[in-house]
Amino acid sequence: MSPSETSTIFYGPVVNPKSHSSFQALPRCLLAVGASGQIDWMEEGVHESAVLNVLAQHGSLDIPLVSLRHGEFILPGFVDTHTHAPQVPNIGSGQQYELLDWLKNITFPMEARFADVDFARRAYTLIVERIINFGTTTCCYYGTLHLEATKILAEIVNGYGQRAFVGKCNMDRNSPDDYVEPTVSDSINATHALISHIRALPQPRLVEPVLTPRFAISCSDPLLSALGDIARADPSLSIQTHISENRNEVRNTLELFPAATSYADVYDKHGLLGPRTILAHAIHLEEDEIALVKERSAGVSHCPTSNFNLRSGVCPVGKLIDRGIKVGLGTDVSGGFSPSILSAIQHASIASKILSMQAPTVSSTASSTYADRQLPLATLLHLATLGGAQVCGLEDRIGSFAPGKAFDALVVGVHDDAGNLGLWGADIDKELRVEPLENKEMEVWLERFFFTGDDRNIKRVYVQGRWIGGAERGLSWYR
Ligand SMILES: Nc1nc2[nH]cnc2c(=O)[nH]1
Ligand SMILES: [Zn+2]
Repeated sequence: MSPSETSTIFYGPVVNPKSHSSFQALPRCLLAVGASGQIDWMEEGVHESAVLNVLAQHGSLDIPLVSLRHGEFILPGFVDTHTHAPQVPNIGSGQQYELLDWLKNITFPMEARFADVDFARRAYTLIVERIINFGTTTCCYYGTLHLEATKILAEIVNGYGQRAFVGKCNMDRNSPDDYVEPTVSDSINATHALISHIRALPQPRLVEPVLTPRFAISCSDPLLSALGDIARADPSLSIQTHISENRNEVRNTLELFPAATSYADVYDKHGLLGPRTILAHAIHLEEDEIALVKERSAGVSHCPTSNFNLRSGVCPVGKLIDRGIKVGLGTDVSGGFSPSILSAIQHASIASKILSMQAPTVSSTASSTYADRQLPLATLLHLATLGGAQVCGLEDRIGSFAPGKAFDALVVGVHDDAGNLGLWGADIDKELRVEPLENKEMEVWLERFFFTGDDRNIKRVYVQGRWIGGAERGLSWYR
């Protein structure tokens, strides 16, 4: 199959998220993708002997058919609701620090290098390709504070065909002299320029701008107000920021904004807390803040790899889900040391196990559905896909499979020949395997993929029906 094909039918096992508590495992599914990249139709439970009949019924006998091998399945693409593209070159460095020292010693010096647009172009070309090959079909990217470098980031993302939000950091205080915006109007003018640039990128365009006040500490009161004005004037614009990640950060924030009743109130007072707001971390929120986030329909990006790595804390994500808050996963590179949502899934599971071990007694948590409990497989899947789509306001278009939704998907392979011998997948199961393939076997594969899989097992990555990456396609086609 060539990468440019736009109309294809897939036959094989499909995993389809439904809710925090359930997903469909469809072992014999026909899934048809139309020329525009939307799903035309799906038929479940189609035995091999009936495939041609079903294709004929749909008038689709002449459309290319991709039949998955045993040990392969289709999964919605991962949604990374929070990452920093310019921090990828720093992955693995500075793990001795907590947030504020890590920003000062590790992060700001690297981000400052993106003033050099040649460096930015070289770095972002490699970085975006890597992120796609890790299975991220939709990504919420922080750039740096630089307008030109962030334009380049958006152009590269658009060139690869990834779905994304790209934002330029707003930061006019409490930052190094060589990495700070000199005035509020500089920051706001550059923000407007980036929004216009992204909206004028060539079609097909799946990249959107996003307002990106870095965090309250790095933004003056007038800067937050001006960003709130932009958000009010254009309610379709998304907003991304950090909240309540580290206890010293929270203390510092409340000192800088004495009129605010809480960290969440800082953003709310400036018109930056709404249904399009993506709040990264949200570890130490007070009860009234959780209620406010819910009331405003803002979403949370749970970034467990980063939360462990920077010793920020363990986000009570089950409690947030119980309160009806939209939650997705974020890699938060390079606070998080991996650009793979698989790592975020693994650490989200471990975070929930830690909370469940610390919960005082079973009876005290009996009234909760997810708080203080280990997150089940269905919840982990939901967080990585449909939950992330909800956080981005894209749940009608992506995150699961249904006619009319976009085909943003991964073809996953759990055979040894993927090269990942740590994944005990289809081959070891051969002797144990019962025919025909059953839902239970798919659940086993999914769980093993989540906990031992890596980019070698992500064979193809599709966005809006276009095959844009994955191990089977090799590197560097865009470059
Ligand atoms: N994890 C993380 N937290 C932040 N808070 C403000 N900036 C950052 C950042 O780059 N990473
Ligand atoms: Zn972050």
